Amino acid sequence: MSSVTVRVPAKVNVQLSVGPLREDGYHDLVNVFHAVSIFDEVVAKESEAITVRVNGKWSDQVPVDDSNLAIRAARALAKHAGRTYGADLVINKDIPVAGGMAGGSADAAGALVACNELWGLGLPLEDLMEIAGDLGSDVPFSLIGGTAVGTGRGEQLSELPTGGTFHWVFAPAIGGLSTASVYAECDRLRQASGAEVPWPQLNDSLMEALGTGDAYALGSNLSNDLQAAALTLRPELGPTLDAGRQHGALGAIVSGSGPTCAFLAIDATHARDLAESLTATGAARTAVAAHGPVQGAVLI
Ligand SMILES: C[C@](O)(CO)[C@H](O)COP(=O)(O)OP(=O)(O)OC[C@H]1O[C@@H](n2ccc(N)nc2=O)[C@H](O)[C@@H]1O
Ligand SMILES: Nc1ncnc2c1ncn2[C@@H]1O[C@H](COP(=O)(O)OP(=O)(O)OP(=O)(O)O)[C@@H](O)[C@H]1O
Repeated sequence: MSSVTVRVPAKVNVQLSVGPLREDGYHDLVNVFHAVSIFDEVVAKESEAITVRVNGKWSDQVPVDDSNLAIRAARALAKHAGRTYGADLVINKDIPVAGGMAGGSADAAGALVACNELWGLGLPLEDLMEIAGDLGSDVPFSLIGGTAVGTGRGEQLSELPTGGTFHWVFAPAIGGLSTASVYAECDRLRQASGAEVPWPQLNDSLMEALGTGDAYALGSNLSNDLQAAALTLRPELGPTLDAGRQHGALGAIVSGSGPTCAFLAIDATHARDLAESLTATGAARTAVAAHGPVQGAVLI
């Protein structure tokens, strides 16, 4: 095979409950991931060495050196296979960078699936999931997509059946937020408040809303323990969330570590109208309608 293309979705977290800080610097989570129809594409071609290029609207913000998550993924796969392999990777980027939508994780997952195929390794998903977990807490979910509960760092996944399609609007912000800084700010706020941090629990009403496809119930049960930290670091997100609610969003939330804001709409038409209102009123610079759940990294 001389060229392989993989499409990988972005995610939003419909519940992100963050437990106490662990000794290894991570937090135990109850993390309900939901894959949405904003995609990066990873194209892998035969080559001597592992290299990466990035196209698309966010390309200038993505490193093309060894820190690129797609390169790290391809290297980890080659190491797992015990051989030296090359791949010329091209990322066509549509997922906001450092936006809380797991863009880098999507590219890592895309590179794993693409190189597994390009190099004819035939590794099962189980092996790819293990390599993915070592690359980052969100990478295993990017492989499977759909809707899933992540525990541990977020890498231990159980898939969740959903009762329908949900319609969303995403408003990326100018500039990103570092995931580690948002978790650190969350710890700082908690320490300052002095309150005990409870062990994270799955929200049963949220599970029911997902299972029945009830967008109204999902909207009123969205939660993100990182939101207060993201809003402290980026106070201008508060008015954007408020504007979405005023325009009829069923729920408005910071996506993961932010700063992208996510709005749940009633249906596809409402999502289009909401996106238009948010940009027309200047509440958001750009806003994109999308739906979920969608499948994870897939060969096309
Ligand atoms: C915010 C989320 O996107 C929600 O899905 C994820 O929890 C972050 O996942 P990710 O970007 O894949 O993060 P990683 O690359 O694994 O970790 C980056 C940094 O985030 C913090 N981190 C991440 C995951 C976790 N469960 N606890 C943490 O405290 C740690 O400081 C870590 O050094
Ligand atoms: N392929 C990649 N795409 C995007 N960013 C990458 C990539 N590889 C490395 N990075 C680096 O990772 C940082 C985080 O980018 P990413 O888009 O994954 O953030 P995020 O969506 O907030 O992540 P998450 O939601 O998983 O916490 C970027 O600032 C960038 O320097």
